[in-house]
Amino acid sequence: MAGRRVVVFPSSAELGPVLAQLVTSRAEKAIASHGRFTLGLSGGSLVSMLGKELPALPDLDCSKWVVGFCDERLVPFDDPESTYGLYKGQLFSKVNIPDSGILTIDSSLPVNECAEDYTRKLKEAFPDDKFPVFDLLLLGMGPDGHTCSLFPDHPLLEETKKIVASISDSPKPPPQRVTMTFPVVNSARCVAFVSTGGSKAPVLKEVLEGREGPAYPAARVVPTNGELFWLVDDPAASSLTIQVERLGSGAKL
Ligand SMILES: O=C1O[C@H](COP(=O)(O)O)[C@@H](O)[C@H](O)[C@H]1O
Repeated sequence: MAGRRVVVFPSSAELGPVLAQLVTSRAEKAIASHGRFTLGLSGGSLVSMLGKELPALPDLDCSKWVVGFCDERLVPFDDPESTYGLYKGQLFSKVNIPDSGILTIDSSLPVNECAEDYTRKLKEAFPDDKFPVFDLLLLGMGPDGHTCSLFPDHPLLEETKKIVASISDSPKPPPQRVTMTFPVVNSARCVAFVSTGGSKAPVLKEVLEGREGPAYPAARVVPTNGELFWLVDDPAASSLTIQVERLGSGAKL
């Protein structure tokens, strides 16, 4: 597929530093062009990777960063399932993103109101955009092919109007979540999936090489005008037959 880069690393130890370089290079570019860097974070395994790699960078300046969440679980921030709570402990406490630049859900609200409240926060942060245009979205993919909290065969896959949607029947716990919709994901200037581990190999092959039947949610991420990266490790890539780029930890994207 034109414009898509599938990049394979020997392990997540080599992938992590290149992900950090991608974040800082897109941050520099965004700040030079429009004065701030808007970053959307996913949860799951990304949290510990970013929490390790970003604070380790010398002279990292996040004072012009605005950070949102691609999806979030509707649990209190001190619950171990809270994506914000995990990032707070592992990343936000170690770098200088202003508190006002971190767009969180209000986890005290019922799930529909929580989605409306988060929609309002995103609209305020992106007043000029019909759908927020993030400089970079970092996505994960579950072994079932979901991304954000967009799960296979769920009606939310067809959402075309909302910026943020609520979900009360997530097949992966916790059941109540809010999620960015595909129109937002596909409006981003750059989207990078990070997918590691052998449990992802069968679905990664179908997402990247096609399958019979409906496309997995992750395969529906095709930015309209933006870049698309798949950063994967060898175990996740073990079933691929397409051409991939093979890089090590010093690479630049
Ligand atoms: O539940 C979720 O899972 C996905 C995938 O997580 P991973 O640990 O398999 O990488 C994640 O991207 C999403 O934000 C999260 O809510």
